[in-house]
Amino acid sequence: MTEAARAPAHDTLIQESWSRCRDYGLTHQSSPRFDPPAVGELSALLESRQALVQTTHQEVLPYYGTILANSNCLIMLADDQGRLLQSWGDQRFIEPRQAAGFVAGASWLERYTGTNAIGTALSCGQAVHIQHDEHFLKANRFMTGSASPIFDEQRRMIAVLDVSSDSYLPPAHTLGMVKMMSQSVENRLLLKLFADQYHLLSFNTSLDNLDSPWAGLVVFDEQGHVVSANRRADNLLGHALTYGAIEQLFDVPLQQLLNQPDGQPFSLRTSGHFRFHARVRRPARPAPIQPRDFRPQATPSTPQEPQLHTLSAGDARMDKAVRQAERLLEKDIPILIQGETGAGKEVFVKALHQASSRANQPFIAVNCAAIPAELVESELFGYEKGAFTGASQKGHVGLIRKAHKGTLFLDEIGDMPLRVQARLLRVLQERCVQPLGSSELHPVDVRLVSATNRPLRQDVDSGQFRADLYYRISGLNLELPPLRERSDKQALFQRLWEQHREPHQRAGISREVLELFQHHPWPGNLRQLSSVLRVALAMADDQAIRAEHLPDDFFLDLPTDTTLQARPEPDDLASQYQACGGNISYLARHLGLSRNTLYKRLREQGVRP
Ligand SMILES: Nc1ncnc2c1ncn2[C@@H]1O[C@H](COP(=O)(O)OP(=O)(O)OP(=O)(O)O)[C@@H](O)[C@H]1O
Repeated sequence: MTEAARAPAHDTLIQESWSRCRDYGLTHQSSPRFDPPAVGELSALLESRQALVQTTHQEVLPYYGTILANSNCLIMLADDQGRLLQSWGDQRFIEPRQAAGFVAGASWLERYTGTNAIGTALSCGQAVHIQHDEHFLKANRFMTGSASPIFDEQRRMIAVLDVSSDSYLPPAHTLGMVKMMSQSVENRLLLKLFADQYHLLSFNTSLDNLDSPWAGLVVFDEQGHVVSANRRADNLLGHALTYGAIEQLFDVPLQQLLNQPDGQPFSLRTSGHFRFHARVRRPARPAPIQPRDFRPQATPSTPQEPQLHTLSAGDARMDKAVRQAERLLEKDIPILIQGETGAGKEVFVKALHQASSRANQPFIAVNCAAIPAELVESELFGYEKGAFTGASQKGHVGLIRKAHKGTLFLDEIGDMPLRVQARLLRVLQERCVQPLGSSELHPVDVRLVSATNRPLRQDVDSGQFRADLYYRISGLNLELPPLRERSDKQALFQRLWEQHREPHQRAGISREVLELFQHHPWPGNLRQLSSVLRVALAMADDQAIRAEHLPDDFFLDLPTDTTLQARPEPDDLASQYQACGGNISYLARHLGLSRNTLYKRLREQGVRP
């Protein structure tokens, strides 16, 4: 790519990185903080990344030795947290006062060291070249560097490879080289993981470059399932690879691929009719029939966030709330969401953020009730270093500025102290934040959404909440209905069951439980439903959820005779006991007996041992 073609995207990338640095509270004068880990932590870190370091050192760098030997540069390998694992090459340019950044364990995250090749490649997930003056911190402007992330077999970013120097490095050339090196590391890691047990198809545009790091690599099993592939394969095929059958990618029967002589080049067409040269390597020990799933996955810890339009399953009040929020998606009108605890206010706001053009910008949720009253102000507005006794030496950028360009969600806003309410009002009016102890005003652009489960109008009347702030934050007032009043309850029971079940749990919810759910007052709303279903699914395993799988406290809130309404004919103790899922406390309350008397009767009738 020419420099001219690269320039606009590159400029945007630098501007965005600088803006993140400001959000982190850095200034051009800040000193980099490399935060080296303690000795024990460092050896654990190096031990855990040994395979990566060795592969880079022994199998990749030797190919680039001659190119690098003449260029006074240093090659650095950092992990996914920007921590330096190892460096090779020319250390001469590093002056003693910069040495802390070049020892193993030093962190190059943007948050601590500003815009730099390693940290910025990590933040934006792509290869970058950072020239001297593009570093955010003046202290780092002695160097220039290119870095490229390294992804594992599931396309998770695991490391960054960097080439840096204090002298001029030609951007396009250095960037190209570091990309090639990181692709080489990825390829070697793929081969190590799969070559023994899986078939490897390498393909490229000509016979001569079949061995190059720029060859596409697709790993597949005996049944023709694609189990992994390098990023280059996507580029060559012109689309993100699907992890289905290899026959869908290439216009060739599986049997023909399996019968190709090992390592012999042949020509191949994609299903989109591009022609490539290819080679298949057979495994020494084919994998067992059920391969592990190496496909790229969403991080398991990321819960599935519902989308805005799916939040209502047909309830009229909820439909209206979703419709109104959708209309205001891109408008600069603050929204106040009211609703009982657990009714889904935060889930609603996250969905709103995701549906808006700010989805890739920060979503900052602040629970105003959870921050101690005396800290709300400093947490929200930030402070200069040394602004008050106990303030951190670094200062603090504050949550409002962190939300710059994104969404600021002020949860439990009814619990905000009056003094802080006055300052928040000023920020909303002036759109500027003044940190504690600072005379500087920082402009902010935030989408404000607030929520409360307090009767905020009444709090205004009683003087606990400022009327002027109330009108500022409630441009649109949305009320989320409590679960017990929603007409789409049954659909929600099914939906949440579907969200929480494991793939093998297909038996559903029994009729008796659906009826109990229907009559339950659900004081904890969707949060409670979600928790009850998680317990019940764990208890029921692969059976349908029955009353006996429900947690005890579910029955405490149930209107006294609901359990028996759910089952029309139970007149003897055994069926009543079964109908309430064996819940002794509930049944004793219902029959007006003590728990001991009930135990005795159940024993006498042979219902329980
Ligand atoms: N639409 C939904 N689909 C699935 N689960 C939901 C949904 N809405 C809420 N939940 C579940 O309920 C929990 C609580 O939701 P949320 O935090 O949005 O409630 P809230 O109204 O903000 O509560 P609080 O007022 O106590 O902060 C979520 O963590 C999730 O488990």
